[in-house]
Amino acid sequence: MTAHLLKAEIHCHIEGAAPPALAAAQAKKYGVDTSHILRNGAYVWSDFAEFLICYDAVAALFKTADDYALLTETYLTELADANAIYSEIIVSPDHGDRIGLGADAYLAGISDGIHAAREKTGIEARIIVTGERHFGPDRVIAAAEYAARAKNPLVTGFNMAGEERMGRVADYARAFDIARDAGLGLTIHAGEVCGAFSVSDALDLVKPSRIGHGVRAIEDPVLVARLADLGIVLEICPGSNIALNVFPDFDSHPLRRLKVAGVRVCLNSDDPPFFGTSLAHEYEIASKIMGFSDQEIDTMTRTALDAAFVDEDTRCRLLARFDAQAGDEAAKRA
Ligand SMILES: Nc1ncnc2[nH]cnc12
Ligand SMILES: [Zn+2]
Repeated sequence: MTAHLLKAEIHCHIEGAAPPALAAAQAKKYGVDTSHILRNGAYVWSDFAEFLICYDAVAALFKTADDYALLTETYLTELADANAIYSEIIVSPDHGDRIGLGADAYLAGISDGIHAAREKTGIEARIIVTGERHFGPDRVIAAAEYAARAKNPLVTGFNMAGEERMGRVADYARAFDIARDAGLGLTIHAGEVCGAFSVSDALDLVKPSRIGHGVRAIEDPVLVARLADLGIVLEICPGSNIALNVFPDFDSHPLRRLKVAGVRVCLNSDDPPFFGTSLAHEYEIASKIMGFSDQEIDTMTRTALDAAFVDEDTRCRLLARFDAQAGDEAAKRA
């Protein structure tokens, strides 16, 4: 049982957090036919490419700042109910532009949702702007430029998500230079659909402090040692990896091997309802299926907080809250 553990995640895509019932309500509100993406209360896709198409179609059901505020508040409130104290939300200004809402209103809606959830539950959250790789290098650079000039204090990081098989990291490196120069924290999806080379490219060309997934680094022991030496944090999303068939089952998932090799890892939900999961469920998987002790899970949560893209005052507050409760739990176990 992990319900009692405090939790944190640093890798969840906002549109990927839309519960199917909310997506269905949005579709009804706007008169959109969703029979190709939504069936029997579940999203319909069968592989990574189809997942991305389904994701973009679900994103298009959220059309106003209020829609995004509702989505964000709904997701964060559910997280807080599961004892989460911190979340980083991955958002794509392109999705705001594509529905004609515009990136500013899109970000404003998400920020309103964060404030409302914090008011109600105390959960802390930050926004990571992402470029979508399958929209091409120019759009990813535009996303970085947008993040770099955003005056929104909740925007603290930059990421690249989307179709990892499109181009090489070098094609997108300039976007990360822009984000780095603006003082944003850097993370990048790599080593999820593509192999270890993708993680090496990310380390060489982006120099991030974290990597989204990175699990296929396990194919190269020298790279695993490099990740450990550099202290790079892997944002691990076990349920997503199994749903997307990156690994056939949890027994073959490399989370434990990476951790044993000294790589810093934490638990995340990625796109929870798309993958039949939630952050609470990821913690249960780590405990019940992967056999991690409460103490090992607490270490992963602490890693998420250590690696969070927040100012140091906020990090200290989060760590104090976490350590106080984790200490109480450890005392109970002793
Ligand atoms: N798991 C994932 N990989 C790459 N891009 C994504 N966008 C949303 N979820 C993603
Ligand atoms: Zn992701």
